[in-house]
Amino acid sequence: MEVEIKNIVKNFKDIRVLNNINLKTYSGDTLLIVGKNGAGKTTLLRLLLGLYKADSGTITVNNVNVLDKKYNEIKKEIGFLNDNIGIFRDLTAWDNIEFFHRMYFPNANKETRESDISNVLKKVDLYPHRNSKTDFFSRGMKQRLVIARAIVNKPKLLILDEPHRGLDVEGKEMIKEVLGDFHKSGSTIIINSHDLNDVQESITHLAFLYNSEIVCQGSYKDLINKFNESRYKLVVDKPQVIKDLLSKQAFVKSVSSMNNELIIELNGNVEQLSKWLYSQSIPIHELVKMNDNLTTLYKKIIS
Ligand SMILES: Nc1ncnc2c1ncn2[C@@H]1O[C@H](COP(=O)(O)OP(=O)(O)OP(=O)(O)O)[C@@H](O)[C@H]1O
Repeated sequence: MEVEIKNIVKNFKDIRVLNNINLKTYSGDTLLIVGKNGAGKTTLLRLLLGLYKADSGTITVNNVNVLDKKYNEIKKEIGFLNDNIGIFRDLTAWDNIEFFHRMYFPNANKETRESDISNVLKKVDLYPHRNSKTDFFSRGMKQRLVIARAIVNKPKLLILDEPHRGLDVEGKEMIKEVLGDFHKSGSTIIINSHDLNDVQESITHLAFLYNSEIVCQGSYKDLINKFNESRYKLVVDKPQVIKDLLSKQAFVKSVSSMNNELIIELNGNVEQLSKWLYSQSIPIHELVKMNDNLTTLYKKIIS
């Protein structure tokens, strides 16, 4: 599905939470919205779901305005996770998911319905607890249930607000699988998550929210390439001595030491570094380029 956010402004009373937001995502994109606490990520997702009304600007999904009546039709193909909204506490896990399956697929036959519900509960690893009332579910189990609810309609647009919240290691792996499955099937995915390490393998695009605005957006690959400075790890004997010498070289921007390794940021290119090491007869045990990950990219952009 294609999502287009145009010039969105959202105020809560006198406070501007979102200012002139523009974003576009296409089928097959997995977009991570990232930013500090209070940056406006959840607000943006709620606007997308039509739960809030923007002060100005428009949001369309497949060219349908989210405030339009027609959006209710589109919503059938959207899966969303927004806090623990949508759990019936006095129903079992199975009955919770069945409720939503019946809502989305009223004409499904018994066999299809049961197989869909089983599959989704197995996916989130709640099948063994299918007959338990959700009232006594732990936080992580409730989170697994809302994930099951979000995917039970096999959505073409999946909107996940902090999907990793409360999940254990296996739960985070499960999220990775879910994101992989929906990405493969060509769905559009929009996520808000602070768990950058857990999500970085799954995303294709990024939007950084800061001070109510999107300060940077684009494909993950392009942004990594754009912001990746020339950083190298160097392992040598007497690292402290070499560090002092290196810090005086014009082709070196900065040198820091970590255990016995030197982390060097270059102004120039790596050939200058190797030539210098050779000219000083310094034996190199290791010299490798360090790649940015999502966390280092986040720090560069947001900090
Ligand atoms: N219904 C509301 N009424 C008034 N202010 C609100 C409302 N919802 C959100 N806000 C305010 O809008 C700002 C953005 O909140 P939002 O929940 O969108 O941030 P967030 O980026 O999702 O934060 P976090 O990472 O902490 O979850 C905050 O200052 C918050 O207090």
